[in-house]
Amino acid sequence: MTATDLTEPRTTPVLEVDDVHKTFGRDEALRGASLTVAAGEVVALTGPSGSGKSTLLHCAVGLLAADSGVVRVLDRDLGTMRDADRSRLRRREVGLVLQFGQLAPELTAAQNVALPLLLERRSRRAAFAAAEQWLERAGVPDVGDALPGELSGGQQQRVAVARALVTQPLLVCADEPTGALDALTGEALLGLLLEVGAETGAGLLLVTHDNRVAARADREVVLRDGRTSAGVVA
Ligand SMILES: Nc1ncnc2c1ncn2[C@@H]1O[C@H](COP(=O)(O)OP(=O)(O)OP(=O)(O)O)[C@@H](O)[C@H]1O
Repeated sequence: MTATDLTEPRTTPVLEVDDVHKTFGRDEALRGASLTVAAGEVVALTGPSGSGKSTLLHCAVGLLAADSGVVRVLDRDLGTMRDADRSRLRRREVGLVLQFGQLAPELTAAQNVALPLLLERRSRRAAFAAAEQWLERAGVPDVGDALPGELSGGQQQRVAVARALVTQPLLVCADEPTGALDALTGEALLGLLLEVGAETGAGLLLVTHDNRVAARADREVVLRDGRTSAGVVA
């Protein structure tokens, strides 16, 4: 499938990034980056190392503030929101998976997965029941009582995916989610993200170096030197 117009999603956008610029000191990481992710759509964000992919993803979820340009998540402009509202929107509606190091080390796997629901004031019972279900779905049903440091990298990443999906977010953003995993584990986790996206209608933004991952997306957006253009997904 050939993408011809970055600004034309199939249905309602869950994420809109419009002409975003971001500079670190003298380093212009983003120099006019734009993309949209529609509900139910899978978009691969690719590009050479240092082209700004992680920076764009962090701006897209409000972990970094853009210097200029607009980021809208579910039609809400992150740039005009108060910090607390932005955090709440992220907690409720955005699932974030990073390459590593994102689980709280002092909490068990089950506590990590339950945490987003507990912060939303769901009962402990409901939160831990949901955590158990998502750990099972992520292929690690028996690790609930373990601390992250007691788990393998692949198990930790499965727990992180369970935590990202437990709120059933409408936007899931993943930065090289399978990059540190062996091929089979990576494939299983990618399959889970795609399956849950299709089931819940979430939009999925996948930062990846891996052509096989990009080939599973509906659309590819390529970053070069901080600028986006449409790519081709076979
Ligand atoms: N927190 C930061 N402070 C200073 N410079 C940064 C920071 N984050 C990113 N950069 C710079 O911004 C540019 C883009 O980096 P970014 O990590 O977004 O690229 P990337 O495409 O994700 O790279 P990779 O594929 O290697 O992970 C790089 O020149 C990087 O050094």
